[in-house]
Amino acid sequence: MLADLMAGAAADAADRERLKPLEAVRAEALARPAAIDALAALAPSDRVKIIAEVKRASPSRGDLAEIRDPAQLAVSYETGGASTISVLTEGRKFKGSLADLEEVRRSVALPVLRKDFISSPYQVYEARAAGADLVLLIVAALDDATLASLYALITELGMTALVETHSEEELHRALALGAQLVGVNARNLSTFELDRDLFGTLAPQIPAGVIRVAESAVLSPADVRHYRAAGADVVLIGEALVTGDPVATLAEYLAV
Ligand SMILES: O=P(O)(O)OC[C@@H](O)[C@@H](O)c1c[nH]c2ccccc12
Repeated sequence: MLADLMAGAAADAADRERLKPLEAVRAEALARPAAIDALAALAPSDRVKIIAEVKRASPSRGDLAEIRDPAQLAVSYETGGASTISVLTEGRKFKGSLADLEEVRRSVALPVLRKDFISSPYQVYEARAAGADLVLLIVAALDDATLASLYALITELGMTALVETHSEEELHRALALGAQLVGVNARNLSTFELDRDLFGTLAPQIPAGVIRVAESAVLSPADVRHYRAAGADVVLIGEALVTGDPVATLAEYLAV
């Protein structure tokens, strides 16, 4: 399934590249005002921080919310106290788009993450051109050479990579890259199985100074408390925020 998602995202990017070649997107990326410092926004603190996600649907959970106005949702995330906004830009299974990210960028002052299945420099330039400050890299989907070159490009463009892992081996590959922001996804993107305890198993192996992000399956304050107790500096939340009242839910989760 992860391979299908990667292939689909790459095919869609190739279609866009036919309309707008790499050089044009690169020029747009370089013309953008500097990216916001996401490492500062997500730095460990005495309170848990939240990356709040704009997410309409997913292959594992189906349709979650219509979200006619992603910018308005992002503004409520900002009002509610989120530290960063994640925007799913994958179109086939998650029903997102780069236009969603552009609208969100225009409406909030927080860092914005491009959450997608990234495998090429073109997609990284697109992210920056749309105003992204962070880009997701999924270790399971990339070989070491590709991972290293995409990581270098993201950094060179002034952005931050959120490097996502789902096993000890992947965590070590992320750390070998020098990643400063490491995510542990409770959901296996190949089988869609959930393992809420994986974060607690891997967190002790993440060195001090690296920001630890627990991703997926936060549906209650108890889940936030669970990840926080296991060492999460940040939790990344989608479903619970798009299906509930975002401001009230954030307040509840930030108070744990
Ligand atoms: O909706 P949830 O269970 O709160 O999960 C959010 C986020 O972690 C999830 O959307 C996600 C984590 N890693 C990804 C990689 C690609 C697409 C989506 C994801």
